[in-house]
Amino acid sequence: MTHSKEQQLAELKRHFGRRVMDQARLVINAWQSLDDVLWNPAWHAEFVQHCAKLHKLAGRYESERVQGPIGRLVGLLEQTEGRKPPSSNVIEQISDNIRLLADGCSRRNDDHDGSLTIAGRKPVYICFEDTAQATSLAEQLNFFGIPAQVISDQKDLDRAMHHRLPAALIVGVEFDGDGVAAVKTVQANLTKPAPVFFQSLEEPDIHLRLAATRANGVYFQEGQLDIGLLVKHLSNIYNFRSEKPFRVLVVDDSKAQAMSVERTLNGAGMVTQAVTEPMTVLSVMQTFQPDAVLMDMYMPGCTGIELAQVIRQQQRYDTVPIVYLSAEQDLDKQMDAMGQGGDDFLTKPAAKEVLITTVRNRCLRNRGLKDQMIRDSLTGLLDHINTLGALNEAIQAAREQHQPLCFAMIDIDHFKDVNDTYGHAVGDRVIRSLALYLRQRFRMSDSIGRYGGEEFALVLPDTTIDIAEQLLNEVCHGFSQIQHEAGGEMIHVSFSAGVASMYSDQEDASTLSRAADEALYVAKRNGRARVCVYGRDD
Ligand SMILES: Nc1nc2c(ncn2[C@@H]2O[C@H](COP(=O)(O)OP(=O)(O)OP(=O)(O)O)[C@@H](O)[C@H]2O)c(=O)[nH]1
Repeated sequence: MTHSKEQQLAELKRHFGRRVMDQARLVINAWQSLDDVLWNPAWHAEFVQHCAKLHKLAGRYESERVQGPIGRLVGLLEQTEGRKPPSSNVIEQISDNIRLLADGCSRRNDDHDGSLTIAGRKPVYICFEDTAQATSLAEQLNFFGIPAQVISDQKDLDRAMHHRLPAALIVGVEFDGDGVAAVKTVQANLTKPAPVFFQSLEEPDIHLRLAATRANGVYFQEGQLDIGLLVKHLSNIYNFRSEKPFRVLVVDDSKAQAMSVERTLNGAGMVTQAVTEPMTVLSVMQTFQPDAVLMDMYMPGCTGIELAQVIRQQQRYDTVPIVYLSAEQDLDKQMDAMGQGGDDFLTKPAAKEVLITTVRNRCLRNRGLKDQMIRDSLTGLLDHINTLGALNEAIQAAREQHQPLCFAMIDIDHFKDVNDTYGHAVGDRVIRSLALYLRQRFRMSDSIGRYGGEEFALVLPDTTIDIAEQLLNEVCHGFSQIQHEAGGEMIHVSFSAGVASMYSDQEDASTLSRAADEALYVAKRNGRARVCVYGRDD
């Protein structure tokens, strides 16, 4: 009797947990949509409503992981109105709390079934003639935190599309007689068709490829599906708006002009800072760290071109784009400005959409360039030096905020055998899969690095050693379940991990990484495919 009551309670908890997650997804999606819809009364009313509902649900059923950020969001929204966007400070705080919310929701569900529910993720629909193959693929995708639903036939697909639009479709060309035709039919009514990944066991001819392209096929896989590659493409689709809002410096001696530009950019969720006194631009750049600079051409004391050149003299601002925003109509002068440190030229008054799109594209490119400089090219993870940099920063923050911190090292088991038996290309794919897997399973606030060849490192802020061990055990188990395609064969690969926590203020990056390394050595010695904790396991 007691047992069934407990079961009922657990079921109830799961049910409400899911409701909270669904509502959190709506909140996150609404915030992300600001990019396109721009701050307006209808959007604002909807966003406020979604937040209020989540606040109520979280208060009733959920943990502080959701309650904290949603409580703060509701408080922040009280300071806002639909007619005009809030200040940069408020935008930054809203976006910080949205990130915390996504973190809180992506960490774990209570089902312990190996799957990970991530708020804000639309499902992927899998349409294969062979449902066993589809089910297996869905399980694999779940391991990567990608919700997948198996579709049985055209009718089922119609129903599913009607119920909820997917992030993508994965379709075998044999599905329900003709997979390409089935998809084309359902896509026909959509204003924004879903991207489709087609698969065919036989080599598709040009007619089939063309038909697939017309059905919004973005990828065509011949033969066995390569899960690693598929997840890589899917994670691009899932990639949320860059984690932090773009930061734009507006240099204009006219306060009114600067304010008007700021308001437009704030409306698209960007954080801005105005400089009306050109001589202060360098010191403001240092504290504000912009992703892009919007520069007026003519100001008292110096011209925008001169200022752009001064900025360009400093190597650390090499990648920061400078966009001129000026009433200058003379094409020669515009070209001249572009040739001297500028990246783009917009004439005042610039249409809102043009201004936002230009600035956003420039910011995106800048972040992309910066990313390339600190990331490993095979996996897109932080490289060795920048992982240590992230660890140092996290140690500092943990000390200041009196929070726990863990550092883990992961090493793929018997990796030499994988290379020797199946070749380096397969080895590389396994490395990429693990990188993707780690990215999907850990929070945005965790830093993940490729420490060396087949060695990875994790910096886990605000995480106790018990939680870190539990997470790593789950990830260790989950990864060993993934099937990797290796020359027509499906293989399983495991990893070992060592984890250490910061236990005193004396600790630095080198002692912590040495401790994690020692624990990793113990894990290898004790039989591999396991997680060991420094100072406890030996
Ligand atoms: N394919 C591929 N292989 C790599 C890369 N970096 C390192 N390796 C290989 O990884 C293998 C690591 O082998 P070992 O250090 O002997 O360890 P292991 O075989 O994984 O065995 P244990 O760690 O003891 O379980 C070496 O053969 C390296 O050449 C890479 O980027 N791509």
